[in-house]
Amino acid sequence: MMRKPLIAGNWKLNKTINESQQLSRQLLESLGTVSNREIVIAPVFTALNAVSEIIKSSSILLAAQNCYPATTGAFTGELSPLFLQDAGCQYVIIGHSERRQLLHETNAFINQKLIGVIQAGLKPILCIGETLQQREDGQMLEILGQQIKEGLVDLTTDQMATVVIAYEPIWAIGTGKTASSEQAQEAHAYIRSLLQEIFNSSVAEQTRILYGGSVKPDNIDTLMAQTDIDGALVGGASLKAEDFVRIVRFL
Ligand SMILES: O=C[C@H](O)COP(=O)(O)O
Repeated sequence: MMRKPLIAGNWKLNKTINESQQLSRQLLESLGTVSNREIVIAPVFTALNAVSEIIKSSSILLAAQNCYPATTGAFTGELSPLFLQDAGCQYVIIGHSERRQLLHETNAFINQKLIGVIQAGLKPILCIGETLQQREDGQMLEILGQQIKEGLVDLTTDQMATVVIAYEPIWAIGTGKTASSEQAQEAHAYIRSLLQEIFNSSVAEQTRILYGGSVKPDNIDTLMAQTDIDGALVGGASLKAEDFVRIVRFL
């Protein structure tokens, strides 16, 4: 089965509502009818609805950068998948390393979010990745294994059909240091082998695994040429229409 390439732009804490609308209009103009790749953009919460209005009849999909694993209730300051869906989202990024590090999110908490997202009919993009220290200490595979196993606990094979995984080595995020295509391919192949072990070969075969970490117009082609790389989660380069468009149009 062919995995449709997915290119996602994580705008992180950037762009006001006006700026988000402007960037969305530029992307709509260049990418609004692209159908051979899935395109996802993740603005800040406050801009979600305004961006949704712009891209809603196009092939560009909307993601939130986080959520809380509840539906409604006394959860001051949080947003649940239900509200993200109400704002126009189809995807939710879960467990980004910035949240794991700055907000101490655990694999167990991330797993609850993942289940909440799926139950609300949205699709999760689960981020995993090792630090430089962990890589240098030879712990990379162990860390990835833990993040995958604990992050995907209790998911059925049917639910796995909605899950996208993003491998983002922390040392490559925002640093300009991309993992080499070989390093990325090695991690992606390992993640796929874990999916086979935990679920089955069709889950392993169908699940899209994105690479993230300093993806730019000049390295996307080589990354996408790797067997187990099915797309990219792009930070910095997704803030400039020209760069993101080129990344989506990888060769
Ligand atoms: O979610 C995106 C990643 O954190 C990558 O960010 P970056 O492309 O700025 O390195």
